[in-house]
Amino acid sequence: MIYTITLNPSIDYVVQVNQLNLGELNKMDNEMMFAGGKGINVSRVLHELAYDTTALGFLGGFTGDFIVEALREKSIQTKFTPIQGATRINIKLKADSETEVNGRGPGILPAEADSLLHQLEHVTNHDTVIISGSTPPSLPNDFHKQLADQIAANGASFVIDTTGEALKSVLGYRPLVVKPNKEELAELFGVTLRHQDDVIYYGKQLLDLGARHAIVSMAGEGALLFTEEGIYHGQTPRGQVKNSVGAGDSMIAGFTGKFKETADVTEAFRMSLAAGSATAFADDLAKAEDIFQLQEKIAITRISGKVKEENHEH
Ligand SMILES: Nc1ncnc2c1ncn2[C@@H]1O[C@H](COP(=O)(O)OP(=O)(O)OP(=O)(O)O)[C@@H](O)[C@H]1O
Ligand SMILES: O=P(O)(O)OC[C@@]1(O)O[C@H](CO)[C@@H](O)[C@@H]1O
Repeated sequence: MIYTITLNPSIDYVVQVNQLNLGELNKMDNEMMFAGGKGINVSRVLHELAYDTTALGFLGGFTGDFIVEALREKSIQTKFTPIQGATRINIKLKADSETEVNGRGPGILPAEADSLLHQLEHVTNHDTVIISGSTPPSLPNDFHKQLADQIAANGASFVIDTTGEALKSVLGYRPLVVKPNKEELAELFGVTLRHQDDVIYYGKQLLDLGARHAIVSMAGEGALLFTEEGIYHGQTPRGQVKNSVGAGDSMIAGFTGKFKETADVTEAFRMSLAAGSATAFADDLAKAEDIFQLQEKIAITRISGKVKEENHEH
């Protein structure tokens, strides 16, 4: 089973305004609501690709009910931890450009946090747990470490897609894959990444800090995959970008699902890029048939040899 944990789910309220006039009354040209939050998106794409998945995380209020119902309609398994607070609503404003306004998230009571940790006592060494997205502000700073501890104690593998200290704090638990985008990588190390060589240097550091694989996504410029055996560049296919929300989550789903199925890291990378681009080219998250079609078009080039040995030379 591939579990996803979304500590801070959301309703994604997508609002399209063809001509946005700030400071004036605007009328929506289109509006949509999706069950969102990074881990939930990962579960949606895993399910689309027919991988077994269960979505975990904190959920409460009428917004939480909306999410449960939306996932039930898609037959996606869920075991959310109920909370007293209300799940947030994130605004995705589509005008000439895309603007996102994300909520901070509800308060989580200590008993609610414990309840999620207890749920993880049931995962086994056959399972993979994907922890994705931001953390509601009321959770303790070391909550990711507590999760990783529990997952490691049960022998399950895990994937982490978050930022900053929360990400750094669990790299030593040897996550199967981490996937910062270029900006998140720069922020993680407090540097500016000007050239591909800079991205390669800091991407390698993720492995030195403990990650088993790292993907650095670079939007339309594709992505770099770091493994102990080498570094690879994956080219994204050309297409019309309609929606970047969830493209990164689709990459995580594509990689984790395919890797669990085949243990072939370059094929997992190919599926990851296909899923990311298929979402970028769609209004909502990617459809399986589009992912499979794009898979054929992803070119992967090996650009460097053994990462660990090279790093020792620095
Ligand atoms: N212009 C594009 N053309 C083709 N594919 C794209 C484009 N932009 C994004 N993608 C696809 O989406 C993936 C993720 O994009 P990006 O690097 O922006 O990640 P991210 O910032 O994590 O995404 P998100 O917007 O979901 O937070 C890329 O690796 C690629 O597969
Ligand atoms: O605030 P976070 O948890 O970092 O991001 C939340 C979010 O922007 O990420 C998803 C897309 O990746 C959306 O469904 C959701 O609104």
